[in-house]
Formats: sequence, C-alpha cells, structure tokens
Amino acid sequence: MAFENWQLDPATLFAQGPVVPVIVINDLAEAVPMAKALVAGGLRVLEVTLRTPVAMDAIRLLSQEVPDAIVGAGTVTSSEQLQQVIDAGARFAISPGMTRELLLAGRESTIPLIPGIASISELMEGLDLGYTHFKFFPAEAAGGVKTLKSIHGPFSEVRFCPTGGINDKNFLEYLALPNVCCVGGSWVLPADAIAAGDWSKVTQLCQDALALAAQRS
Ligand SMILES: O=C(O)C(=O)C[C@H](O)[C@H](O)COP(=O)(O)O
Repeated sequence: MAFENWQLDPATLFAQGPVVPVIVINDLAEAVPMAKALVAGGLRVLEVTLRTPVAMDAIRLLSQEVPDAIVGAGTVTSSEQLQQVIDAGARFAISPGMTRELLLAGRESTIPLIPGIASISELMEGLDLGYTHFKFFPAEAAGGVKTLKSIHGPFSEVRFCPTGGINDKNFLEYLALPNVCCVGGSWVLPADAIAAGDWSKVTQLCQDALALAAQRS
C-alpha cells in the first residue's frame, strides 16, 4: 500500500480490468442505468468526472445503488474536492493533473489518489512524495505510446492509466506496454447512445473492448 490510510491499493484498482470508463453525467436520472450498463458489459471501475453540477450526487447515488461497481471520482483538482468525493462515497480519486497541495492531501486520504502527469518533472514530484500509480493525461496529445515507452526506461517501477484520446482503435497499443495496467476512455459511452438511452449499445461496446483486450494475452 502506498500510504497507510488508503483503503484500496492502487495496484489492486489498476488490476480490476483493462478499461476504465470516463463518465460525464449531465442528468442524474442517467447515472444508475449507465453504470449498470457498464457493469453488465464487464467494466466495474467507474470514473465519474466532476465536470457537471450533478456529479457529486451521482457518485453518492452510484455508491449506494450499484454495489458491483467500484465508483470513484475524476477531475478531482483540489484537496476540498478530494474530501467532498470521500464524503460522497467515492472509493478512489483521479486527477487530470497535480498540485503539491493535492498530492499532500492525497497522502493523508482514506482513498487512493491517482494524480495525472504529462511530464517527467511532474512524475518526479509525485514519486518524491511516494506516489507510484499515475494517470497519464492527455495521453494522445502528450506523445502517447512513444512517451510512455520512453518513460519506462528511467522509471520502470511506475504504473500508468493513460487517458485522453484513447479509443477502440488504439487502446491495445497502450495495453501492450509494460508500464500500462489499464486505460481510461469515454469511447464506450457515445453521446448518441446516451441521448437515446441505448444502454445495450454501451454494454456491447464494453464487451467488444474486453474481447479485444482478452485476445492479446
Ligand atoms: O475530466 C478529467 O478529469 C479528465 O482527465 C479528462 C478525461 O479523462 C478525458 O477527457 C477522457 O478522454 P476521452 O476518452 O478522450 O474523452
């Protein structure tokens, strides 16, 4: 365990499955059917981003109503938000980036914080403070697979969940890297399917992703 108060090991979190859906909930009524569709498709680790006004309520609701999921928060950018998502029942927190204040708060937290990095210097600051598991964001824009391969040389012990621009066409290239445990992405939640309430489409996309990921090993 990275830090003594963390109730979930980040390595265990990263090992739950190859794809972490990045969720934006606009309407609270969508939250439960969406989460159930993802879980039915085999994806249990859910990153609910704090990008919408109902996000905090959605985390609270999903933590209670979808017990088969491991519900966490994304877009956590401050220590205040970290405390709020813990209070809402989140089991992990992911940030697109990092500040020293957030990293220090994460060390004392009861849930694992996965900070986001896009540069070596950020990675070194996180490592200095004891972090070993990071989001790599924005993955495609920050050099993607090539950058992660280069990072693996000097920092072979670090593990990543790359996110940002990852989809069904390129995610297997990331999963093939030794320092990538899982990838984050929104491709399993297309806007048209959500608008139509086509939850079976979401489940199908999750199953397709898992089937592709299973073929590689
Ligand atoms: O909101 C956050 O906290 C983020 O870090 C951003 C998301 O992870 C990416 O926007 C997902 O990327 P796409 O799969 O390309 O849609």
